[in-house]
Amino acid sequence: MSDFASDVEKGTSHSVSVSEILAVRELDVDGGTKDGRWQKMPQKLTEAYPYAFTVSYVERARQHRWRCSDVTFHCSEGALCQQWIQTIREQLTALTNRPKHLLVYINPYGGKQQGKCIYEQKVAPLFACASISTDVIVTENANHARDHLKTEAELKKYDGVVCVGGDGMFSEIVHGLVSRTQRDNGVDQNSLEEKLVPCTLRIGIIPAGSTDCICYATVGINDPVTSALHVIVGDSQPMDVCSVHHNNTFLRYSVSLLGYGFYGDVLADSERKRWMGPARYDFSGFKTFLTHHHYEGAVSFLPATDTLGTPRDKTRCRAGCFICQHDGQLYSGDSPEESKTAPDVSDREYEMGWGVVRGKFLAINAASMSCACPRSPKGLSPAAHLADGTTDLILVRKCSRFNFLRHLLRHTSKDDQFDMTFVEVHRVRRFRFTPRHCQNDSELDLRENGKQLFSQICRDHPACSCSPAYSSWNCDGEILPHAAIEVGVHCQLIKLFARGIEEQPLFEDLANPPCAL
Ligand SMILES: Nc1ncnc2c1ncn2[C@@H]1O[C@H](COP(=O)(O)OP(=O)(O)OP(=O)(O)O)[C@@H](O)[C@H]1O
Repeated sequence: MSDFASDVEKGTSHSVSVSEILAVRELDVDGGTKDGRWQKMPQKLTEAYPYAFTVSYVERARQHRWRCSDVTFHCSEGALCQQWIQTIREQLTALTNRPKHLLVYINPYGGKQQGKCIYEQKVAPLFACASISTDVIVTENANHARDHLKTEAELKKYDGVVCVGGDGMFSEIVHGLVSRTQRDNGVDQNSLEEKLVPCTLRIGIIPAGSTDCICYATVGINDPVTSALHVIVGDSQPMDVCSVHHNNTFLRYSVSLLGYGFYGDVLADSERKRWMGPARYDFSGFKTFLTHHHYEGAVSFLPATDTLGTPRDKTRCRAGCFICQHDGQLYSGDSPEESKTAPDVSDREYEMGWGVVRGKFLAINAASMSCACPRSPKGLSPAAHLADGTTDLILVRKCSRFNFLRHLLRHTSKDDQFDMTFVEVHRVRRFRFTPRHCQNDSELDLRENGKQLFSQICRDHPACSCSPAYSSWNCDGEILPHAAIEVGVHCQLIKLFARGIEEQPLFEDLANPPCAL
């Protein structure tokens, strides 16, 4: 390197893996790059080293944030400079996991309605710098992206699909892509017995929504630049998807939370109060807590007896998670019938390997990932995995308001929220719920007759101790039209342009490390 000088201090060094280099650009002697960007260079330096090139690379900042940094190398010989540029370009071309052509959907109305602006100002320039070409569709209505993916999109042209929006937009992309993949492969989504075909295209999420839970769970932060850089370097994070069925009919896919009782009631109530804006979640949460309704029914579940982890583990699912890698490779082909050994839980009924719990519940939650977010840093199930083919089924039985409050508060403290007599948690591959008053398919009819009015009055009165017969299922923020459902987990059905949450280095202060090749 004696013929080179980098524009960083002498005597310090920093190495960058080729996999985290975004691009290399040649610099004109007068300081302009061939792509039109300008850089100021000291005159003395340009005289001694008239040739130069700039390398753009990923730099880690605080709290899982990634930034694009540039370092310029100056050279005394033109041929040598060209050789470096050529070699780096060859190395980048050899990285076959990087996307070259992407299909981008922008929801202009998600979150603070900044989707278009975020994409144009923060993401598009990075994609251009990394020579990624894009076809961009700004959605015109809800389900535009889902329906386009399901039918019209020429998927063969692309290396991935990117959505600019929130969790609802991501859900649209998942539904469109998974449904299209099953249709193209002749798989019937209605049958829980069918093994779904994994999607080949990876999905990128540029966060521009209100909550961005999926970004928090897969990247560790909701930052558009960080997410764009994960797309550019071609990261790949497999993710499980649950399919939700009612009476052998497919209803929806879920990747994060399925919640009946408390979380279903909060969502149903908050939907009626959209006019309140984001404050409606706090309002409805408080109101639902006060109403303290419980729901009777039976939960049957197929325990995941062949996985390494449990919901009470202290370890967390992080980048390169051993458990996700292990399960993905060894067990993804298992049919539920292959894991029929009952776990060591003595007070459960077991029928054909299925556990059955009957009773009155304040909440029935299935967390397919930790569901951690700034409001609940540990999440509903802190040790849940992104891609181990299971979901954590959390049953909160009827208890006093005080005890339920203790349980809810533990989501924000270090204490174990499952260590309470009225809470049980099971890692499962499949489960079903049958409400007590609905052994057949009549719960919707019940909702539509006079009882609906009665139950609505009860719902709206915190003082009423009479619980309505039914709650609603909150499926990743959408209300399901049925209470009786059956759910199966499909191991690693989709892949994201992400790598899971990286462990933070001990010395987090990585601000502006000097860089040299
Ligand atoms: N052009 C559009 N007009 C109206 N609604 C749209 C449009 N495009 C997408 N949607 C719908 O808007 C809903 C919400 O969008 P999105 O998830 O992007 O933002 P959000 O709800 O604010 O964020 P989060 O889901 O993270 O809370 C989605 O369910 C999606 O189906």
